[in-house]
Amino acid sequence: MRVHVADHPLIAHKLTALRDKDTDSPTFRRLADELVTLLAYEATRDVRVEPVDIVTPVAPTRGIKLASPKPLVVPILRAGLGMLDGMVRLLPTAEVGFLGMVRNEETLEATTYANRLPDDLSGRQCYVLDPMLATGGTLAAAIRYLVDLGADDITAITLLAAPEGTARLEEQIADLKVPVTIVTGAMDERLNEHGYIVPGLGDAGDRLYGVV
Ligand SMILES: O=P(O)(O)OC[C@H]1O[C@H](OP(=O)(O)OP(=O)(O)O)[C@H](O)[C@@H]1O
Ligand SMILES: O=c1cc[nH]c(=O)[nH]1
Ligand SMILES: [Mg+2]
Repeated sequence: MRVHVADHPLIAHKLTALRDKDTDSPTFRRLADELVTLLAYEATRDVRVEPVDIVTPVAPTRGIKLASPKPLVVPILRAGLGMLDGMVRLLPTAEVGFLGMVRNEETLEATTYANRLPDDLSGRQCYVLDPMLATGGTLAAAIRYLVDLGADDITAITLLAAPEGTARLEEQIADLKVPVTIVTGAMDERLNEHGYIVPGLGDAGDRLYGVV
């Protein structure tokens, strides 16, 4: 598993505003949207392309276009939905599948409550969106699920990650034969006793959509 921590002052600047407990929901949504576009630029560095011949007003030339099959973007509900628009702005031809997952706040175990994905992901490059990699349980289950459907290249984009969760995720998917990359806006200090990222930003889903 490859882990890429974005190192860019604009990302750090926007993350600082996102973390602030006084940042309201509309501003939080806008920042999450802007951040994912910046992170997606890095995350799509290895997106598959194929050559295409075109003619400019001056001369014929060979360029590139996104290869088929199109990449699949998979936001993990709820909080991953806050990253979807920013991602598809950069990859407008991508298809989108959905996974609904929730972490039990006592046991910290993730369960899946919704799934709207193609039946066969053979040969597909997948981009998973989830703002928080905390214990890593949610992403481990999501990645395993996509690989079981045939995905052969997975990149997860997170806004924040915790070192313990990243290590645990790596252990939990060590047997998978497909390349997995994590692109994150920051690697925070640690998890607290409730499984929250420290300093973190609190509950991403609640901050995007309100407390349920
Ligand atoms: O790495 P983990 O320890 O598994 O935790 C991370 C998960 O927790 C949050 O989701 P949550 O369960 O709060 O659902 P929500 O997005 O609906 O709020 C977050 O959006 C991740 O999906
Ligand atoms: O810090 C955390 C950990 C899990 N889920 C969140 O939304 N925030
Ligand atoms: Mg939540």
